[in-house]
Amino acid sequence: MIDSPEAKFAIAAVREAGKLVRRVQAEMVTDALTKGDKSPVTVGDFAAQAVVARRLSQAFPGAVLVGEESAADLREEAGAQTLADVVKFVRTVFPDATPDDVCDWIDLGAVDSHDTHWTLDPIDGTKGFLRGDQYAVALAHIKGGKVVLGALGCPELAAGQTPQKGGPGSVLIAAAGQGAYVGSMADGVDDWRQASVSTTADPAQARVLRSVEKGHTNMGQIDYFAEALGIQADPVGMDSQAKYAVLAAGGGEMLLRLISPKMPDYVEKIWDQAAGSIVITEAGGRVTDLDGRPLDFSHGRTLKTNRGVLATNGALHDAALAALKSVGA
Ligand SMILES: Nc1ncnc2c1ncn2[C@@H]1O[C@H](COP(=O)(O)O)[C@@H](OP(=O)(O)O)[C@H]1O
Ligand SMILES: [Mg+2]
Ligand SMILES: [Mg+2]
Ligand SMILES: [Mg+2]
Repeated sequence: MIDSPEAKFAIAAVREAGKLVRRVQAEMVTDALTKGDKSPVTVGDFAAQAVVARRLSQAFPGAVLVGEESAADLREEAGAQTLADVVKFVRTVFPDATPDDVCDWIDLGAVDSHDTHWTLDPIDGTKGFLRGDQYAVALAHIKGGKVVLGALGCPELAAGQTPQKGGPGSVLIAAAGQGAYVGSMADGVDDWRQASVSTTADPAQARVLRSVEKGHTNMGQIDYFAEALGIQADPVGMDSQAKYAVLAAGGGEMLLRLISPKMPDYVEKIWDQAAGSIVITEAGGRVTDLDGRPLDFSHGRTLKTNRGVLATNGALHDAALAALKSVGA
């Protein structure tokens, strides 16, 4: 098992944030704001970013955090009620937190950084979270533009691969050169086992994982892709980096993020890929963009030199890249 101070921190952080957002979901899941890019953000996203950012600043003073959310909308008059709700949930962890503290902690992550920093997706799959489906808390450490550590907290996943409502949830942790492990999200439970990708080498047997949201991928092209490889099973729709956990734990062979025709210029964000990608590579899989290039985390908040994402168990990667080419993806 990986036992560096950074890994211990990341495991504790995604467990704590996972539990916090579960409480938000139980009490008030419908409270969502719409961001400038029309995507939703909930009290849970803000509260989880505040708590993880605060914990990071205490554990590693001076560490830089690149987080998905910012407190700009909460500082406006129109965000006052949402801020009050966020503060209520943050106080379940930090009882003395003031509204200004909470905004300041969230904004610890509202920065750009290129070389060495942590990156947080406080709720990845916010749309899944709102629907009561899969979501994940994703935290990664990037050094010199390379992901060196990643943790995924998946509250609705059992053993890193089976959707399960109301169970303990799963944590995946991976560090460069040290493998990937899956364990329980419950505090103090030490049931870690090594995560390994599936060994399936026959493309026809591949289980394909994709987004639920049409706006996040290209459903039609995924169907053509599956046809080109003679894949028998229908693709599995799953929100968030829970998909990356499932692939790492051997519950699928291919994961596709194709370019949505609705948003042809969309550029992937680092917090959507950093933790998930190291979990997969350390479990023996392979992650590239749709052109076979490695994901390049050295350009700040986005993967601006990459196009989409392909992750596989490794054995099927070249076949998948060829099939992507053949369907024009
Ligand atoms: N047009 C688009 N193409 C690809 N990904 C997109 C997208 N618009 C939003 N996303 C990202 O897709 C993530 C969810 O992925 P998935 O569809 O696999 O669940 C979102 O993360 P958040 O939910 O953290 O905002 C968001 O960052
Ligand atoms: Mg979002
Ligand atoms: Mg995300
Ligand atoms: Mg998010």
